[in-house]
Amino acid sequence: MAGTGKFFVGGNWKCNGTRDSITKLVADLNDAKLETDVDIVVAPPYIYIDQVKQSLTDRIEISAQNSWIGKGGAFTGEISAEQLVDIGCKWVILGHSERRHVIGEDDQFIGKKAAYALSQNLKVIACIGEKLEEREAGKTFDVCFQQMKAFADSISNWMDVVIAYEPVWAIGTGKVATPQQAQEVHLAVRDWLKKNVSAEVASSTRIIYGGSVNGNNCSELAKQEDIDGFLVGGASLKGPEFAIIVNSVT
Ligand SMILES: O=C(COP(=O)(O)O)NO
Repeated sequence: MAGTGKFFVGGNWKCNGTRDSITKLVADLNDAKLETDVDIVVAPPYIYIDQVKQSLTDRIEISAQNSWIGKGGAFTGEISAEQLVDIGCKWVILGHSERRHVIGEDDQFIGKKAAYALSQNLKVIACIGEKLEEREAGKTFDVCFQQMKAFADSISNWMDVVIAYEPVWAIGTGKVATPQQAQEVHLAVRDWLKKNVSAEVASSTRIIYGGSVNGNNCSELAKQEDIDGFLVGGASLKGPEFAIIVNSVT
């Protein structure tokens, strides 16, 4: 299992923040009382990673929100895994639905990104999740398992991987999955890991939920057997609320 905690909570800041707002957010995070058995990660925009690294408590590790598919070089606009390691990133989010459905990254491209990131000693938050129309068509498991296969085809070291189930229809919408909806998919993904990778990987890999998590709904979600934490978007931009979410999982 990556890290030491039984639980994992990430804050995905997405394309948000300024130097001043991030200074305030970091100060709030440094002041927060954070439970011990939770691995905590925040993912600033690339250009603020160094500022956050220089000022944030060591209690919280830093993630990138994406990384290039291979070694750096003539790839205008890209950031390589080795560059992220060089500036102190420990994690990278890959396969986020905004990269899949806005930018157009496909399963195989994302799987190769995961393999390269892990080869450079970055740990990976591997995102999966279905669109509303896929859920309504009864294809939730098909979609998630296809995305899992693309990761599994590229990952040999599951110790450094956290799976994030983020139903696209819950991201940024305020329409959080019910605890039962989330638990159903988390259990199915854990069973998939048991069948397709190993029982040990299935039991040790943390499967976290993302999609409109906030300080009010986190506790009910966290009670579910196979929800091992959260990947938080909007609510992670508010330090005190992010701390409530972190502390809800223990
Ligand atoms: O995309 C998300 C979730 O975003 P929200 O919490 O804003 O729904 N996490 O990576």
